[in-house]
Amino acid sequence: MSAVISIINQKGGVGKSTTAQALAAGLSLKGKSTLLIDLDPQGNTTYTRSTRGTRSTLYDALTKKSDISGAIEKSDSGDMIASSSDLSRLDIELSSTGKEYRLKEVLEPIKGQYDFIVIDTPPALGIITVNALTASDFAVIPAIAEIYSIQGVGQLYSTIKAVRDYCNPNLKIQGILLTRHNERTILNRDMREIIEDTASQLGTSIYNTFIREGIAIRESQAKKQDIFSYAPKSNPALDYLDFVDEVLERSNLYE
Ligand SMILES: Nc1ncnc2c1ncn2[C@@H]1O[C@H](COP(=O)(O)OP(=O)(O)OP(=O)(O)O)[C@@H](O)[C@H]1O
Repeated sequence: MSAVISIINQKGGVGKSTTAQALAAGLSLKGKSTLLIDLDPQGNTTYTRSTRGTRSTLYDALTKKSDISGAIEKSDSGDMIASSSDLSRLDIELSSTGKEYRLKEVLEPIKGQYDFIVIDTPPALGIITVNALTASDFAVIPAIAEIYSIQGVGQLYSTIKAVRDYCNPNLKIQGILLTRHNERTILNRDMREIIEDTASQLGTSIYNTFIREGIAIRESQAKKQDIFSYAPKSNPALDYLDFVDEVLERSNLYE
């Protein structure tokens, strides 16, 4: 069985790309076969992980110009499908009926090859994110424990509801992941209540693991390495490993 997990939040800078990279790398480290897909036209995950040596692109596959297999980069630490800036044109290109299902259709023939497919999404709730959610079993929502960030999470509700109603009734919100956590900031009771209320409004809960802030994250991304290879003992690496275990438990695929 394989699971498709989208990392979503329409807010920028909350740790979507960092979480997608760490989740895919961590799952690989634990022996799972993984495919990381960068659906964000900004391409931050692609910068860090891709060698950009493919015959074709994800855009080509989504617009039916070529087969998805030509866009996969194979590696021992997990496979990758890179993003490209033309993904931002998808809204215009995909005008036909069924445009929400393109990614799901494209992934169907290769899904069985992987235990997990992890999708990094752009900071927007347009057709790209809807495609990601339509193709997914689970959504993971990274957020920062700040009031504006948490309000933004509440605003995801209508998009998720629409996807469930029209495209993918099986979509589950696996949890809210608190990222970039500053150990000196104590999460006061009011804030914790607000976050828990937001989570229950979405029918989910907060992961027990918080991801602490650490300079190693930015350094590892600049060096194009995953956090576990670059700084395995750093706080974010340790936290992301615990998060990976929680994802395995919540996906009911723990072995
Ligand atoms: N735990 C962490 N500790 C320190 N820096 C972090 C941590 N997590 C993320 N960052 C940094 O914060 C910035 C934003 O993170 P990231 O790119 O993952 O967010 P994003 O939600 O994907 O943003 P966007 O939506 O704009 O693509 C990056 O510079 C990243 O290196």
